[in-house]
Amino acid sequence: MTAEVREVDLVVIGAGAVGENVADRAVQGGLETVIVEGELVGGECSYWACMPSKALLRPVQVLSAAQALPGVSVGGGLDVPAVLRRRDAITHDWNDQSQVDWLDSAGIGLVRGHGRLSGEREVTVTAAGGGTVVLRARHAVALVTGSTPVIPDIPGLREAKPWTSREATSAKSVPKSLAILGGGVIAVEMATAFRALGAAVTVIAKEGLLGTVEPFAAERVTAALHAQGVEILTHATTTRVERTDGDVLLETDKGTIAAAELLVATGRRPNTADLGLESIGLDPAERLATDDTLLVDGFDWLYAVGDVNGRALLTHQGKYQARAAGDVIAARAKGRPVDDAPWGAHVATADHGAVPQVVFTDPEVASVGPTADQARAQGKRIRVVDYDLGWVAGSSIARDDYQGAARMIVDEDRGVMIGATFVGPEVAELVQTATTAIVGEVPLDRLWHAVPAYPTVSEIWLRLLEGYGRPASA
Ligand SMILES: Cc1cc2nc3c(=O)[nH]c(=O)nc-3n(C[C@H](O)[C@H](O)[C@H](O)COP(=O)(O)OP(=O)(O)OC[C@H]3O[C@@H](n4cnc5c(N)ncnc54)[C@H](O)[C@@H]3O)c2cc1C
Ligand SMILES: NC(=O)c1ccc[n+]([C@@H]2O[C@H](COP(=O)([O-])OP(=O)(O)OC[C@H]3O[C@@H](n4cnc5c(N)ncnc54)[C@H](O)[C@@H]3O)[C@@H](O)[C@H]2O)c1
Repeated sequence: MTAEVREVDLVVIGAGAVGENVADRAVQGGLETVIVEGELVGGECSYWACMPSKALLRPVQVLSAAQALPGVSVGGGLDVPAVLRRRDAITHDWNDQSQVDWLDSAGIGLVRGHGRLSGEREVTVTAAGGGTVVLRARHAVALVTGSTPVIPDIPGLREAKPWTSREATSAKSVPKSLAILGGGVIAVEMATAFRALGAAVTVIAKEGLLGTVEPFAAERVTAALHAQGVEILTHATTTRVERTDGDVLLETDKGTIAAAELLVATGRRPNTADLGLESIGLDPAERLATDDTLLVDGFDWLYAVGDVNGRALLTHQGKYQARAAGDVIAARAKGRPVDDAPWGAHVATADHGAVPQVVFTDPEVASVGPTADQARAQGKRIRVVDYDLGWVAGSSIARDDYQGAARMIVDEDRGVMIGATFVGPEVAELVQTATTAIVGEVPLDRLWHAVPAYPTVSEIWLRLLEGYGRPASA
């Protein structure tokens, strides 16, 4: 049987949030675009990552805030079945029809199946039923295939059929006990959620927890998890795993842990396997390095956007790259000017120093830019300003037991902020102000004129500036 052959301007492989945005911008730029998806349109974030995990965590934070306010009656705490039902509603019961409808309304063609490069500007899609479609791109192919969990090479681990983030975020019930291998963002978020939902949780981490954020923030999250009843083994080596009739057993150098389920959250790697990269001379084991327009090094038609390029494994940052990539693909195809100078419309400059991230634990960690140690390692002459978030008037109104901390990092040579970290209850919304100031390179002298409303937690900005010093008295 001969395969159907279609020619379009742009082929996007992967219809996660990032692929959808690449396709949308390209269509708006005038390109005929087809997107290829092997599973659900909407990708990891919608069904097994950001959205369901935050749906599990939000009730935990609301309950914690209510419990901290005398006069607010919280009754019986969390209603677990109702929390799981709301999570199911947020994932549309793992049905992608609404996203398929959106693709249709945006003028993006959809081909369902597994896409593989089969030559220059050519993608062959194999449908679940076995039929194939060959898609030839007049201009470009964008690889937007996301990432996949890393399962460490520990004897017995794979055979024990552990949960990955997919099973954790889509769990239909809460296990009596949950062991979590890993100490990163997924480990601490899922420990927070499952502990509050009633599981006995043990975290087994190779190093400390949250190694990529400021140590003072990681320490507060670790202490809070302890206080919430989570067992934490840090600097632990797991040597063997076994699933018995009832439990999963983990042998570690700190003792044996038994739990009803085991979640592996030890990092993710780009989805480059089985993508046909060999057909164009690329090694699937190597990182897909790109320039700031997301063009893969050595090609003028191949782009890699989102998790697959390893620049920043975050939905918002991938979508930011997607807007640049979709627009630049269209500009290059149509012969329009390309704006690829730093901070231009067609580049993802912010990936290098202004990536915001929120860890939705209780307390939350919200950060952007380098940590103090990272900034020093980059050779920057910095000044660090710290302040106790609990001393701000807005935080004493927010809750009685408010505890938190904030740090601003100033580049002394330029007189601008380059990094900020907040740890405390519901600090997520504070980070956008910092991101705006960093990207806008707003001089600290001018920031004094951005007056935070009283009594909000945002008054932390005034306190950080006071800690740095008034321009006149400098
Ligand atoms: C538990 C968890 C929680 C997270 N929480 C957050 C959060 O709160 N905030 C945040 O910003 N980020 C969060 N992330 C990260 C976020 O989910 C990713 O950064 C984001 O999903 C990346 O989007 P993407 O489109 O690049 O990849 P994906 O969402 O993985 O989409 C890739 C798509 O490509 C498809 N695909 C892959 N290969 C092929 C192929 N060969 N042919 C056809 N289709 C293919 C896949 O089926 C998938 O639909 C979280 C991640 C996890 C695991
Ligand atoms: N709120 C958010 O923004 C959010 C939430 C979840 C996930 N994510 C994204 O998903 C990505 C993946 O998350 P993740 O938590 O899997 O990875 P991660 O890279 O954040 O953390 C991996 C952790 O696993 C530990 N580890 C590695 N091997 C181990 C082993 N054998 N035993 C015990 N611990 C081991 C590491 O020391 C590290 O602490 C993150 O990079 C993040 O960007 C973001």
